[in-house]
Amino acid sequence: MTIRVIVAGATGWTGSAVAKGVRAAEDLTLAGAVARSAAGRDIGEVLGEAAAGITVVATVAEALKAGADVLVDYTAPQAVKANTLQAVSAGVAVVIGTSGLSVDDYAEIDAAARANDVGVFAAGNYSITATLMTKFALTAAKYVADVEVIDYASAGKADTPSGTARELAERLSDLRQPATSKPVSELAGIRETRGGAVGAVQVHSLRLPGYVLSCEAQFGAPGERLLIRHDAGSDATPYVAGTLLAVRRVREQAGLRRGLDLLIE
Ligand SMILES: NC(=O)C1=CN([C@@H]2O[C@H](COP(=O)(O)OP(=O)(O)OC[C@H]3O[C@@H](n4cnc5c(N)ncnc54)[C@H](OP(=O)(O)O)[C@@H]3O)[C@@H](O)[C@H]2O)C=CC1
Ligand SMILES: O=C(O)C1=N[C@H](C(=O)O)C[C@H](O)C1
Repeated sequence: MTIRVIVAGATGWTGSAVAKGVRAAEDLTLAGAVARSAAGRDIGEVLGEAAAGITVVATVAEALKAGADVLVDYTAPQAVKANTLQAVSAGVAVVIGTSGLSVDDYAEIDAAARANDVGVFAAGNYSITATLMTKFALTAAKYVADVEVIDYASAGKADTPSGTARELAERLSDLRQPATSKPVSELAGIRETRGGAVGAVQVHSLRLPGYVLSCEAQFGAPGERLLIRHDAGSDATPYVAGTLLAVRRVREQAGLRRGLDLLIE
């Protein structure tokens, strides 16, 4: 029996690559596709492939009516939480790709997922090399106290910091030894130039044409620095394998799990 998957954001940069990946996988079936502007069209035709017999719908609520095992969300920061809670309350597991959710949002999603005995998986970045950046940075944080995160993205990115940088900073913050830099509250001048605090880690977000998404953990120790950086290219292919791995594993456990490294140990 195949896993029935709804892709929300199926016409987007990432969601279209994921929808194609679902269609190509023998153990997965594309059971629904959500996007507002392509509503009413066959998703296969929208993707430039053979007809799928699946009509794109404008809302997750509508897509859920046909039944599914897993919802994958690559929509927008303002839509992802409601989509997730709708699927969870319908007993459908969720793989969250969309960025922009806060620690409080994730706590609410976790509580709903546990209450409904449903699995939810989220990763700030589903690419293997970005996940390695996080793993290497978490290792470095055991040895070096001072670290800050630099987040580079395109001028039009809807959220700040990126999901990649936010998850990295939260994870670093959990391990963090006290920094030696002066507390931001004690500084003279324009304090915002020191970035925003995600937990105990300062994050600095640049938004410039020319970037897709890059993320950097900069560690400093007396007399030396260590830079651990990931650069995303202009192709969404790197996110597909990790997303499909999460689709295959999300129903193993009720509640929320975060970070692709959990699945590639
Ligand atoms: N975790 C990870 O590894 C990655 C995360 N991302 C994140 O995924 C999200 C999507 O990125 P990207 O693919 O570039 O976005 P795009 O803008 O290319 O695609 C968004 C898709 O979602 C649809 N959509 C947007 N808003 C809604 C809504 N309210 N209801 C239903 N459908 C909606 C769009 O169609 P329409 O507008 O017609 O509705 C489109 O199909 C971002 O938050 C990004 O940061 C991206 C790549 C990797
Ligand atoms: O908005 C994007 O484009 C991306 N967003 C993700 C994020 O917020 O971290 C990651 C991906 O590399 C591209």
